[in-house]
Amino acid sequence: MSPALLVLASGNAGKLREFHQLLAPLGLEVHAQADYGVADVEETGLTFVENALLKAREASRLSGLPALADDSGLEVDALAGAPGIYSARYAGEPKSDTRNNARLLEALAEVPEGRRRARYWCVLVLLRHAEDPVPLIVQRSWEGEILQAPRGEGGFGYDPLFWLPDQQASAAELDAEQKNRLSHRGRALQALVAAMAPEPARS
Ligand SMILES: O=c1nc[nH]c2c1ncn2[C@H]1C[C@H](O)[C@@H](COP(=O)(O)OP(=O)(O)OP(=O)(O)O)O1
Ligand SMILES: [Mg+2]
Repeated sequence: MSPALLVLASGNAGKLREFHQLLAPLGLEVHAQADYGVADVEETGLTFVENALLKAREASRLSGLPALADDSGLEVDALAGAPGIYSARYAGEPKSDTRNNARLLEALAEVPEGRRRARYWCVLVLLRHAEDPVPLIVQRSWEGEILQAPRGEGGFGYDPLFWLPDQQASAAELDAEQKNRLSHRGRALQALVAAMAPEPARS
């Protein structure tokens, strides 16, 4: 199954930018949910999977198109996995990357280097239609460490605080192509697209 036109069930400008960069070369036409008047749904699930399903189902229902949703977040070991599924709302509503980053630094103020391990998770859900009983689901993570102060201007969300030891850079210091190649979202999308390819006929 390889739909030509997809709705992206997200209101996050950073995610939408990355999805466009990743999907444009594949000949998939993608439109943001805002183009169909879809507002953010309440993310009432207790898992990334549940929240991604809620988002995809609502966008598909209102647009009448197949929908791709991304629920993602940051899991910090020293914080017992927080902020996790609450990453976007970590510092309360309305959502603010600046306040979320400040709260994260505060929560880790007493945690020394070497104990600041963290990972991003990205769960992607593709629904062929709003009542699709067989959602395509892929999840990937990206390991890093939380810096003591922000670095870099690229990316979005927690990227200025997300240090990649292998790259000797924060996620916000990577260029878009590098981030998309390495990130939880970029690799999850690659896997999703591979899973969307039609199955070869069996003899
Ligand atoms: O590559 C990333 N670089 C930096 N930060 C990231 C990334 N990936 C997820 N994150 C953070 C942003 C937000 O704090 C949370 C996602 O929350 P999440 O509910 O999935 O997204 P959202 O509310 O911003 O937009 P929407 O639900 O409409 O897709 O994790
Ligand atoms: Mg959200």
